[in-house]
Amino acid sequence: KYRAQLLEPSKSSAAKGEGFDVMKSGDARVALIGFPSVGKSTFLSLMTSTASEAASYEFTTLTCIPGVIEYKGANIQLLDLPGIIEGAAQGWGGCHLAGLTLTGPNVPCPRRALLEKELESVGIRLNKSKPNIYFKPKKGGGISFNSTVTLTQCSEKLVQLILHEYKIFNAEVLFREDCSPDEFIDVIVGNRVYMPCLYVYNKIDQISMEEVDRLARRPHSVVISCGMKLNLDYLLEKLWEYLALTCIYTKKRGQRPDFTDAIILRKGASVEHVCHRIHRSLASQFKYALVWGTSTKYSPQRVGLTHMMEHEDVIQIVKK
Ligand SMILES: Nc1nc2c(ncn2[C@@H]2O[C@H](COP(=O)(O)OP(=O)(O)OP(=O)(O)O)[C@@H](O)[C@H]2O)c(=O)[nH]1
Ligand SMILES: [K+]
Ligand SMILES: [Mg+2]
Repeated sequence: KYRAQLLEPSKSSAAKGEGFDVMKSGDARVALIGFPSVGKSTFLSLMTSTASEAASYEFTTLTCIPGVIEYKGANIQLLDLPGIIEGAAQGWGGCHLAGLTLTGPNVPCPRRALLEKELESVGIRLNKSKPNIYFKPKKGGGISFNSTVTLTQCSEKLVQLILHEYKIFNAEVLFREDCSPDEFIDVIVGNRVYMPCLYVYNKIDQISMEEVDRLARRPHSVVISCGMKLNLDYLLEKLWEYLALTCIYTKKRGQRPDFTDAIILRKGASVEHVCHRIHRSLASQFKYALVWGTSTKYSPQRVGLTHMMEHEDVIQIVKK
């Protein structure tokens, strides 16, 4: 709690999603976070048409440099950031993926933990989903506590103590998952940012095969070498997977689908999302849609607004 209070000014800007001082562009945004000289700028220059100065001395990059990766018809904005130092993580909202870069030769594990700790302290949760706790502050009636699972880390007493710390005396709380006290606090505070993260170990040309193998097996990890252009294709594939993007193609009646201009949406998008992307008022004029692709049993299939789209589906919208 005290740490949160100390970090209050920087935390609120992070939570509001103002983000870095660059124009948001493209379909998704990836921030490159890492210690100085791990190769973030080298990576940006290699993958995008933007050149970001790289050098062997630390803190070469002093501002946020954006670049764009074109992949599978999507524009992915990549942000090259100054090397992180303790207490420097800020302005994180609005990003869809954290690409943490770590480098080979020196023991990487404590460095990974240090970066995670840094981001944790400003309210960013990596590769975690929002705790499954129902929480609703009330005007009166005290605290009602329930759980649908056996709790091993929290009890009714502890939950009450925590709520009182936050000056909440009336609320409804339902644990649907065996959460920790910290996770419960995240729910009360409510402004946490949940973000997928890929740990990228660069400069594998400088370490032994055994070490490369060990790093590659760690969860959420990809090993690369910008210097020798190793494993970059695989990194792009993983990036795509972690961003969970979906390409949808549109088709006009009696014409072939337009495969040159995909609509890029987050995974789990419905026909209604597609409509909104095409035109603000399209959903209200919607009659039905024909969909070809893996989301339907047969192609084409007549579907409604709530139908869930899948990657590379083709859609034809019929208006009233
Ligand atoms: N051996 C090797 N060197 C690399 C690799 N990638 C980058 N480097 C070198 O590492 C040094 C630092 O690279 P930068 O791209 O400046 O690193 P950065 O993370 O942007 O550093 P800051 O902006 O200072 O935080 C440069 O001398 C690069 O040439 C790699 O895969 N292998
Ligand atoms: K550098
Ligand atoms: Mg740099």
